[in-house]
This record gives sequence, C-alpha cells and structure tokens, in this order.
Amino acid sequence: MKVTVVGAGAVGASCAEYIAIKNFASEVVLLDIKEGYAEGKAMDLMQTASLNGFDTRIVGSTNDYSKTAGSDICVITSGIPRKPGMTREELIGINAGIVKTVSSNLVKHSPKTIIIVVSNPMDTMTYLVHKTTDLPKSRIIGMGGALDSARFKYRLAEALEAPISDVDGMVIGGHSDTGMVPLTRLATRNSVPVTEFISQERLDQVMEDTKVGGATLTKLLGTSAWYAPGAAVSGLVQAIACDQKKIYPCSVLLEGEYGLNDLCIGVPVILGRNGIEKIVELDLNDAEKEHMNKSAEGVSKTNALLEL
Ligand SMILES: NC(=O)C1=CN([C@@H]2O[C@H](COP(=O)(O)OP(=O)(O)OC[C@H]3O[C@@H](n4cnc5c(N)ncnc54)[C@H](O)[C@@H]3O)[C@@H](O)[C@H]2O)C=CC1
Ligand SMILES: O=C([O-])CC(=O)C(=O)O
Repeated sequence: MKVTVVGAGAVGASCAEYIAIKNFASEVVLLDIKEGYAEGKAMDLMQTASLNGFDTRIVGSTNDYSKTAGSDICVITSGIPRKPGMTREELIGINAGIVKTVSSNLVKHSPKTIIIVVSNPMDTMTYLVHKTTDLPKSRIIGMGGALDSARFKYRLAEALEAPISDVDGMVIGGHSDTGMVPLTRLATRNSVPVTEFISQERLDQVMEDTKVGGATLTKLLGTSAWYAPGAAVSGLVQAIACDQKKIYPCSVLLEGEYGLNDLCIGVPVILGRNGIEKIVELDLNDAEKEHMNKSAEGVSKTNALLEL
C-alpha cells in the first residue's frame, strides 16, 4: 500500500506520522514544493521509526511526482491555511490553483488512485478535483466530517462529563463555520440518546462550539489545527487501505442523494478498498433538512467562484 501526501506542512506531516504509526502502509511519499522541506520532514519522521515501532518507509520529494507513481491513495494538503479572523472560503483564490495543478500531476502518475482532499475550502476543492480530473466519483473524497465529528464528540463528552469512548455522534453538511450540521438528535452515550442526560440548551451550545471548532483553534494557535486533522485523514486512509467498510461522513459528489445535486458536501459514506462504496442516506427531520439545504446553498455559492 503506497500513500502520497502532498504538502509537508503542519497537516501533511501530522497525517504522514499517524499513517506511519498505525503501520498499515508500506510506503508514504511526502511531497512539497519547498526545496528540501519534504525530505527533511521524511528523514525526521523516519528517525522516529525505531522509537515508535513502525516499518512504513517515508520518502520525501521536492515536487518530483515520479516518486509518487503507483500510489493507491493520494492526500492533498498543499495550500495556505487561514489566519485568525478569516473564513476557510477566503482561501479559495490561492488554493484553487494549487489543488488543480497538484491533482492533475497526481493522476498523471497514479491514474487509478483515490484522492483525499484536505485543502480549504475543502468541499469546493473536492468539487474542483471532480471537475478537472477523470477520476470516478467513488475515488474523490473530501475530509472534513471525520474531523468535525471528532470535535463534536469532544464537546459532547465535555458537556456530559463522560469519557469520549462512551460518546457517539456525527456531523454532516459543509465544512465551514456556518455550514456544519451536527446531528444532536442522533448523538448517544453508550446507545442512550444524549438528550436523556443534558438539556436542549446545553446541546445547542455543544452544536455551536462544534461548528466553530476550527476557528477556535485558529484563534488560539495563530494558524489552523493539525493533530486532529492529521488523525482524521489517517482514519480515512486506513479505512480504505484495510478495506474496513467503516462509516465516516465525507464530502462526496451528490447526484440526487439528500435531494442535492452537482456539489460535494459531507454525508455518511461506507469506505473500503474501492473508496466510497456507498452513500448512506439518513432519514433527516425537517429542521435537519433545512439546515442541510442552507449549508448546500453556501457550498454552491463558493463553488460558483471557481474558474472552471
Ligand atoms: N479539511 C480539513 O478538515 C482541514 C483542512 N486544512 C487545510 O489544509 C491546508 C494545509 O494546512 P497546513 O498544513 O496547516 O498548512 P501549511 O502551510 O503548514 O502547509 C502547507 C504546505 O503546502 C505546501 N505547498 C504549497 N503549494 C504547493 C504545491 N503547489 N505543491 C506542493 N506543496 C505545496 C507548502 O510549501 C506548505 O509546506 C490548508 O488549506 C488548511 O486550511 C487544515 C486543517 C483541517
Ligand atoms: O479551521 C481551519 O481553517 C482548518 C480546518 O478546516 C479545521 O481545522 O477544521
């Protein structure tokens, strides 16, 4: 199993580290445009191998895509992150050009690959990859919902004063400060609806804290987060590589599912060796449907800014 991660910055390196530590891939290629940067990160990470007990070979490359040839999975993290006070959507001007060039280079060297898009604004960048490559829709996956759901569970556990392992929940919709749809109605503590334990008011607070999860960290760090994003990507990569058939909310091209068309947005999917093996259609209530439709409107508005 060969995995390429483009962008050896904060998220790319974290992602490579988690993939290596989980020890399911034979090779991870880290590629960056900055001279020597990916080679340096790869060497530093390889020097953790004997300490952390993994056999994955991590290779660095300065923009040489021949090293990525034959990758089963390619992750795109290249591009700029936001600064405090910015939205993810403001990154489109610079990141669209980067994602377009990078995805084209990746597909040239690995025509059968599965691409996981991380660069922001992620739903729109995922749509861009659809529009500009020939890959089938099952092989283009945007990562956002897995991270947002992990943040939702963190906030739920905090509100419930419960261990995170006791809590389950999912966030669908767009990966933006206003577009996320945390499914509070379906969240559980060890199979019991969380509404049995906390008030609707507290749950509404959990929902709001979840939606601004990325912005909260960006304010604290001065740039956006990387540990949980890297871990979330590694979860998707592992589900595909190990054919786990796990359900994750991912940004995928919708063609009528959820009553939506011609956009990529977060919905639950089953991930296996073929990428997206099934889109799971949940029976949303009216409020959730309305929230999802508003979210889709926001994503489509950003998509309209793409020069296709
Ligand atoms: N979808 C999600 O849930 C998340 C998305 N992100 C996004 O991921 C992206 C990366 O964030 P960070 O790693 O924090 O940024 P960073 O600045 O630490 O790293 C980005 C790297 O991309 C490289 N790069 C730029 N243009 C390139 C090109 N054409 N080819 C190859 N490499 C290139 C840069 O040299 C840099 O090393 C941002 O757009 C950020 O908003 C971040 C966290 C979560
Ligand atoms: O907040 C950001 O800009 C980065 C990101 O997508 C996240 O951490 O959720």
